[in-house]
Formats: sequence, structure tokens, C-alpha cells
Amino acid sequence: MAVRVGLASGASPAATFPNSHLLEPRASLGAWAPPQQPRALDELRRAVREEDWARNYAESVTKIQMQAEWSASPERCAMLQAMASASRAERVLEIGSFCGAAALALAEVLPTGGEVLALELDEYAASFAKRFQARSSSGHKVKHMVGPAVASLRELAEAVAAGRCRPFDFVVVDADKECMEQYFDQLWSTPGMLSDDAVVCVDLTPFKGQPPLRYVKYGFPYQYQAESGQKAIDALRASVAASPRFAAYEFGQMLVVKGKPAR
Ligand SMILES: C[S@@+](CC[C@H](N)C(=O)[O-])C[C@H]1O[C@@H](n2cnc3c(N)ncnc32)[C@H](O)[C@@H]1O
Repeated sequence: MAVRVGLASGASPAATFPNSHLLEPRASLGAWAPPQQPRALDELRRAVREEDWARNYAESVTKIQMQAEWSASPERCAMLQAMASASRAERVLEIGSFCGAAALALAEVLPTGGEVLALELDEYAASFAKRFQARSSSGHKVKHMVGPAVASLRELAEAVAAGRCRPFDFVVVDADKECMEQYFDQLWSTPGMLSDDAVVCVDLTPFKGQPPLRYVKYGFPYQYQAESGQKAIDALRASVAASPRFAAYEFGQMLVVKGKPAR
């Protein structure tokens, strides 16, 4: 009868073929690993965390007091990537792109020829995004429009009407809460702005993306304060739920909306 000698028998893992590689000193094993390229998106996230956003605002580098926490988390990016891929999106619009974490993540899953158009109020945030897009093989798919999103959307509506802009398949609304319903209405009321199967994701996180912050001079310590935006969030939720035009789902702090097919 053959005697089976396995690890459970107490044999040294290095004493049995083909485990001889375990005898190699650790340092030489490293030679087998391919060099790890840090992803541009990881580098972007680190740089956003390390940036002094309070000082940028104090020194008028940015228009509003921004916060590193606004940047899309790996989980949010993965969720957006999964939805955009599942809906076979080619053209993506992001309203409120900050330093471009979600825009770059979405660009990574778009097919060749796909495009992410990132709308952002602040020039500094947009140029921050461009630095990291330049280091990514998908970065060329991201284009920017800088300025108030209401004005950018109006410009886009004109371009759509003139046939200079194709409909968007996937939209992320993640800017100020005050105008979120206006952005939503601009998207759905402009003929040709959205494709028939478009998916629109609206961020529902209170306080996120809210400008400008008020500096409260009374009390101690002095601090900046922002509106939570909760009223605007509730109003959009209610109007979408009441409309026979939409099918909506809520998850991951987002309202995900699709148009219902006409009967
Ligand atoms: C929560 S952050 C966006 C995060 C981003 N989606 C990401 O993936 O990291 C909100 C952004 O909206 C921008 N924003 C706020 N009000 C805006 C407006 N009226 N027009 C355009 N952008 C605006 C802010 O400057 C900020 O960068």
C-alpha cells in the first residue's frame, strides 16, 4: 500500500516536490513578481486626501470650501462602474465631478470611443482631475466643462439641438443639493439629452457638495457651516416617486432613475 505523505503528516513543506521553491530566500522571490503600477485612481485618491482644502479655500485657490470626503469612495466607484457596464453605457455625464474620481473610474469601463463629460464649478478641482487623467490609459475619455452646472447644461442642450452632442446613456448628479432637481429636470426635459435607456443616478448624501459654507462668527470655536440639503433631497425623492414617468430605486445613498417605457 502506498504511503501518502502530505502536509498533514507533519512533513516539511519544503522537503516534498514541488515545494522546493519555498527553500528560496524571500528576497529572490520578489524577482518573480511583475512591477506593480499604482493606478492613477489610487494616486488621485491619495492626493485628494493629502491636499489642504481648508487652506485652498482660505487662500481663494478654490471657489468653495471643499472636502476630501466628497471624493467618490472605492465602493461608490465600483457601484457606478457596475451600473454603467450593465447598461452598456458609452456616453456618460457627471454633474459635480470634484477631482474626478468617479469620472476616471467610469472612463475605465467605457468602450473605445466612449466619453465621460465632467461638469464642475471649480477650475482648481478640474485641473486637479486632469493631472491624474493624464497618467491613466483611460484618462483621454474624460472631457471637462467648468462653470455653474445650470449654465453648462443649457450649453449642452443647445449643442444637442444643433446635433453637435449625442445623447448620454448614464448620468451622475453629484453637485449642490439646492439645484439637484433643476439638473434632473433639465436632463429629462431636453429632447435628445438622454438616450432611450438612460440611467440617471442622483447622490442623496446630505451636506455632500454643498457650497458656499457660512462662517459662523458667533460662539466658539468659529466654524464653517453648510446647509444639509435634506429638504431638496426629500423634494426630489417625492417628485420622482409621484411621477408615472420614472422607475426609481434607492441604494448606496443614490436614487437610480430610469424612464418607464411608453405603453
Ligand atoms: C460631492 S462633490 C463631487 C464628487 C465627485 N462626483 C467624485 O466622484 O469624486 C460635489 C462637486 O460639485 C461641485 N459643485 C457644487 N455646486 C456646483 C454647481 N453649481 N455647478 C457645478 N458644480 C458644482 C463642487 O465644486 C464639488 O466639486
